[in-house]
Order: sequence, then C-alpha cells, then structure tokens
Amino acid sequence: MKTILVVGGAGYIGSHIVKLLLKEKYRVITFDNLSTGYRHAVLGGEFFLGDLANRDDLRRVFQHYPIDGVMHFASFIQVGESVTHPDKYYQNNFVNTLNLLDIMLEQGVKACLFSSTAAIFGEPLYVPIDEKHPKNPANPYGRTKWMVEQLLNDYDRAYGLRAICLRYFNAAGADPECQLGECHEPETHLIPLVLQTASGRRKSITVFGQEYDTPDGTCIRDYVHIQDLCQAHLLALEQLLHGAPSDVYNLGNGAGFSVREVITSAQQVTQRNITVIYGASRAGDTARLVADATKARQQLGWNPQFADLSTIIQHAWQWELQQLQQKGRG
Ligand SMILES: NC(=O)c1ccc[n+]([C@@H]2O[C@H](COP(=O)([O-])OP(=O)(O)OC[C@H]3O[C@@H](n4cnc5c(N)ncnc54)[C@H](O)[C@@H]3O)[C@@H](O)[C@H]2O)c1
Ligand SMILES: O=c1ccn([C@@H]2O[C@H](COP(=O)(O)OP(=O)(O)O[C@H]3O[C@H](CO)[C@H](O)[C@H](O)[C@H]3O)[C@@H](O)[C@H]2O)c(=O)[nH]1
Repeated sequence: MKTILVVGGAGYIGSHIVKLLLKEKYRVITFDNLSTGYRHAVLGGEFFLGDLANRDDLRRVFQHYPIDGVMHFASFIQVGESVTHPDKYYQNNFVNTLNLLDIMLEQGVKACLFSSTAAIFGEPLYVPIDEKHPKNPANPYGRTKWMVEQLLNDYDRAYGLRAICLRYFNAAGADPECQLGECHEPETHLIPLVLQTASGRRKSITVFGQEYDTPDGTCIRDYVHIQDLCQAHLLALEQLLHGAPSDVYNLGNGAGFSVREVITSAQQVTQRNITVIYGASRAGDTARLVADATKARQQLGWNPQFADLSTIIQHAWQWELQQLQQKGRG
C-alpha cells in the first residue's frame, strides 16, 4: 500500500482527492493548517495539523510516515486578493512551496503532483489553450503558480525531483454522493455564488464586467467537474509512482461558458429566480480561458464523466441545498 501525503487535503479539491485515494486503497496523510480548509472535510486517513511555513512541521510528518509521494494543493487562491495583497501570495504559494520541496529532498521523497492553474497563461493568444501556449499570467496568483512550475523544472534537472503539474481551468461541482462540496470563506467563485443566490443565502449575484471581447461581453471559462479532476490526479499519480518523468497537463472540458450562460443554466437547473446585478470588471480577470486537454486524454487516458455544465451545476446545487438544511438545523 502506497502512502500519499496530501498537502492542503482539508480544502475543496484536496478533500475530494482524499476521499478518492482512500477508496482506491492508498494510505493517506493529510497535512493542513486549516487556514481555509475544514477538519470535518477530511473523511478518513490520518490528519496532521501543520503549516508549510514551518519546516519543523514538515520534517515531523515526513519522519513519522513512510511517504511515497506528495500531492500539493495548499495555496491561497483568490485572484482579486492576489492583486491587492501580493505579499501573502508570494509567501504562501511560492516561498512555502520551496519549504515543502526542500524537506522532500532532505527526506528522500522525489515524486510530487502540483495544483497549477489556467491563470498561468494570462490573456490567451489562441483558444483552446494547449500546454505549449506562452505563459503570461495577468495577476500575482497566476505568477506564483508559474514560478512554482519553473522551480519544479529546475529541481528536477538539478535534484531529480519528478513533478506532474496539473493546470486546472475552473474547478466546480461537488461530490456526487454529496458528502463534500465547495466551502470557501469568503466564497469568490462564480458557480457557488450563483447557487447561494438561487437558494436565498445571498440577495444577488454581481456580474463582473460586460465589455469583454466575447459574444455577450462577459468572461468565458471552462468549468471542470471536481470528480473528473480527481480522476486525472489518480491517473497522474499512478504514472508518477511508476516512474514517469515530470510533465504538465491542462485539465478542462474544452467548452467555454460565459458568466451569463452560467447564470442561465443555474436558473434552469434550480428553477429559482436569480437576481443579477451588472458591476465593474474584477482586477486580474482575463476574457476567455478554455482548455485543450488532448494531452491529458491521450497520455493519462483521462476521460471526463461529468463534462456537461448542467450536471456540474446540478451537483453543486445538491450540495448547496444540503448546506442550507444543515445551517437551518444548526
Ligand atoms: N478552485 C479552483 O477552481 C482551482 C483552479 C485551479 C487551481 N486551483 C488550485 O488548487 C488548489 C486547491 O484549491 P482549493 O479550491 O481546494 O483551495 P482551498 O482553499 O479550498 O484549499 C487549500 C487548502 O490548503 C490549506 N493551506 C493553505 N495554506 C497552507 C499552509 N501554509 N500550510 C498548510 N495548509 C495550507 C488550506 O487550509 C486549505 O485546506 C490550490 O493550489 C489552487 O491554486 C484551484
Ligand atoms: O461574483 C462573481 C464571481 C465571479 N465572476 C466571474 O466569473 C468568472 C469565473 O470566476 P471565478 O472566481 O469563479 O474563477 P476564476 O476564473 O477567477 O478562476 C481563477 O481562480 C481559480 C482559483 O480560485 C483558478 O485558479 C482558476 O484557474 C483561475 O483562473 C470570472 O470571469 C469572474 O469575473 C462574476 O462575474 N461574479
């Protein structure tokens, strides 16, 4: 049985991965400081409360468990905040990742999966975006992720640390069994905000900008189901554990939906009225991000099962209704 350290495993994406790894019979150790994650979202395995900023925490976890590979999800993720508070982002996303990699090397662990993002590309020169597309991040969040990708490249060349970088486009949806879902605080992502408006938790959803160079003037994104992302991680992990060399993969469905289209689809799925306000554009946003995930399909054998936007929204809606019910009871 292989032992996997899931760094940031109490967060949205990490918690879904922990659930899948346990199902697949991996031994799972979650390392998290709970800054944005939740202890109750870690459904099994062992939990280690620790901070990437603290090399002693890291050393302890590596010395305590026979770790075969690391999955690194821990970072700050708000594009807008990264523009106003870049220090926070460079520190946690870059400097703290350096701590993790150095301790991995010190402890002889040389296999890592890294959560990268479409935000490394910036305003695209062409869509869909393949792995070779030039990198020109439009905000500090994207820059920190691109810096880590480059760092990983250098660490492989110099120290033989193999890494697979998975560049998610927009992670969305929830565990189809409704045990887990998205719970960011504050929530900044479009689909959960739209659904919280549909459920009555929020009064309205503000559309950020209507003058982008897109058919309806609102930003286009490629939403990918959390469960499909998890499957891609599993495939990449298996390759990495079997000695595959470092690589990068774009993960998305290759279909772009505008902010307006997402709201319309949410109205259809929920059958609720959603009050929309049109506001200014958000700093750091790009008009259109759509993935070309051919490489992941061909080399990893990735085959997304929930590519349909309405299914993604349906699962997130199921989760939102459950959250609301629990809050009502509490
Ligand atoms: N959500 C998306 O759409 C999306 C898209 C592309 C990439 N990503 C990347 O995926 C990863 C996970 O995103 P998410 O939405 O699950 O975020 P999240 O905030 O829900 O999860 C991050 C987790 O990392 C933990 N963490 C943060 N800093 C830490 C530190 N210094 N030490 C220990 N633990 C720490 C948090 O407590 C949290 O549990 C991030 O790296 C993010 O950049 C997310
Ligand atoms: O209240 C809102 C929230 C979002 N949006 C718009 O909806 C789209 C999606 O926004 P999200 O905040 O849901 O996600 P992002 O596209 O900003 O995603 C970025 O941040 C993510 C991490 O949080 C990932 O890293 C992703 O790759 C990166 O592009 C954007 O055009 C945004 O302007 C609104 O109009 N109103």
